[in-house]
Amino acid sequence: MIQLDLNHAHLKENVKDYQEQVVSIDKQLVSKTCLGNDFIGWMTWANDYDREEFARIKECAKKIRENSEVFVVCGIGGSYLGARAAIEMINGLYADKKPEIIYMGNTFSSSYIAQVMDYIKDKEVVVNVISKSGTTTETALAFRILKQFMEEKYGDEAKNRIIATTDKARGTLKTLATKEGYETFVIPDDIGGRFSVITPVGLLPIAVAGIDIDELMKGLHDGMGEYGDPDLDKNPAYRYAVARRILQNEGYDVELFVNYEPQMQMVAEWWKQLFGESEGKDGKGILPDSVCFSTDLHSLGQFVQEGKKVLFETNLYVDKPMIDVTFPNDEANEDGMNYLAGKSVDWANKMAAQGTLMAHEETGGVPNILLTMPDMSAYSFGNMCMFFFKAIAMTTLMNDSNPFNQPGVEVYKKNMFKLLGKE
Ligand SMILES: O=P(O)(O)OC[C@H]1O[C@](O)(CO)[C@@H](O)[C@@H]1O
Repeated sequence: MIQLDLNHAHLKENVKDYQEQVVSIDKQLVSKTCLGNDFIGWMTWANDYDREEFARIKECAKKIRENSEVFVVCGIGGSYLGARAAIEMINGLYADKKPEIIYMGNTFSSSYIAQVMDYIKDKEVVVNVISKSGTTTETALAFRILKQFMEEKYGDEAKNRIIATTDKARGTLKTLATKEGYETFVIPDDIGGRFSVITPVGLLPIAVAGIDIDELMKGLHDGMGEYGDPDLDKNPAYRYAVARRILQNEGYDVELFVNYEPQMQMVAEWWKQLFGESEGKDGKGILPDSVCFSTDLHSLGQFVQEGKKVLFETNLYVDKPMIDVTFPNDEANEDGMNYLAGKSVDWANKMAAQGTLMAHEETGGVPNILLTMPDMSAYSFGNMCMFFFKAIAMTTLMNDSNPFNQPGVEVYKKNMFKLLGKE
């Protein structure tokens, strides 16, 4: 369970004053009468998911682990961020695991695409193309290149090495997958892209990375209870939602998501899409940004400490590191570092976090929200998903906005299609 500490947030209003509004919005969520109510399948997904499909995901992942060196995840936004966040958080950045997971379909960069294609050309490859709409251009462009490569490399066998995760009935990708005979997994109608890491969208790549998806679903399931109570005293996700609302009332328009683990950086990217696409509409919302400390204390730290007071920080601390290291002694001590000899490096990381909190809160006057997760396990990932899902749904509905659509994303697409000459 994620622990929440608001003692460093210096809220000028009382969280409990929002209890009535929270109860009323929670009722709308539970009874599926809120804005965007056709996209709240994630609320009960941990109970409702298709057990047969789940077993097929595990089987498919096992096969892929046996017959590939590289697994290419071809998708963008919610169709890759969650999987990448989970894989990097749980396995670490330099996991010696096969197959290697590579991401495509998330850019128009020709340099990137060409480099990936060159890197995979002599390796055994399996491709998972993921798109809920089945029409996203970045993904479709990359997939055509991948498809031709796979057909040239494997001939008829290519179709057994391409897996499509898409809508059950609609979209170009669904039509193509059916025609080609690809194995297909379904993205449920009532779960939007940025909530879809808990569906086959995330689960297949995560399972291919050797991660226990039963554990992930267990964390998600437990989160339904732990973040399910409308009583603010009993629900840290809703308290976090209200604290964000209060801070925005005070004029803080930027939320800086802080973590101290480089393997959590993609969690921050995933969180940015989840919060930004959900809340940033109707001329409202908090701009979600992120930093990885202490690394970024040496870049953005200066701004946080002394720059314009536009932001608050939300720290996601990890209680137990994946691996700890004991700092070595050195007789000569020429670098003067012996004061740390025999100490845990994770302890040093936590001291850096404590010192930073004091600096930013006390001297810098920056409100800080503290979240702590127990570890970087699959269970904790699933649990964290439910925490942030519930929080952003609540906080956006408190703004009278629909948390589950993203109409603003279409504007660039229209312009781009015109420029590209699409009919
Ligand atoms: O899965 P799709 O339909 O390809 O969409 C990918 C991403 O693009 C968006 O629709 C924005 O264009 C996101 O909401 C979504 O996660």
